[in-house]
Parts: sequence; C-alpha cells; structure tokens
Amino acid sequence: MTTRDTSPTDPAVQAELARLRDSIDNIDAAVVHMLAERFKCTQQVGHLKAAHQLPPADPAREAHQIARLRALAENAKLDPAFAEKLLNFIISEVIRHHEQIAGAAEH
Ligand SMILES: O=C(O)C(=O)C[C@]1(C(=O)O)C=C[C@@H](O)C=C1
Repeated sequence: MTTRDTSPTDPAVQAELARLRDSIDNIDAAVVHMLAERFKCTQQVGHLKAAHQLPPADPAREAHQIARLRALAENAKLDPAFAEKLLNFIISEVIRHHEQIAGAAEH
C-alpha cells in the first residue's frame, strides 16, 4: 500500500482522523469569526480615515504589527515568516477596503 492509496483504512485510524478533522473544523470556524470581527473594526477605521482625510495605509503601524506578530509566532512555535505573510495578506485586503471607502466618500 502506498500513502496515496484510498482503500479503507484501519477503523482506529479513521476515528483518529475524524477526531482531528473535527478540531480543524472548529479552529477554522474560530478563524473565520475572528477575521469577521477584525474586518468589522477595520471597516470603522476606514470610515474614520476617509472622514478625516487620513491615508489608507500606515506603514509605520504595519512595521510595528509585523514585529509584534513575528515575536508572538516564535513564542507559539509558528513560522514567523508565515505569520508575516498572513498579516500582509490581510492588511492588503484592508487597504483595498479603505481605498474603496475613501473613493466612495469623494463622490
Ligand atoms: O491601523 C490602521 O491604521 C489600519 O488601517 C488598520 C491596518 C490593519 O489592518 O491592521 C490596515 C492598514 C494600515 O496600513 C495599518 C493597519
């Protein structure tokens, strides 16, 4: 049998896989809920920035967040490069939202 074989496995292995997948599903749900809360906050930041003509991006704040997240990741034994990439991905979406809000406020 190879590792790619899809034939039925030992029931104990199936049960362990199902148990781990239940935990993964719970964690993924928590991540989605936490991201939704974060985006609710950043939407408010976007409106505040647009109302006061502040730029969508704040590179100094981002540098601080990245340094902090990398340290947290290292303590948590998570790859800091991955944590940085993930934060940059989220922030780039936030900046896109901020730009849309600012654009809409101009009209
Ligand atoms: O804190 C801000 O000024 C934000 O707009 C929020 C946020 C973030 O998502 O954390 C997004 C864009 C900025 O460049 C920095 C941080």
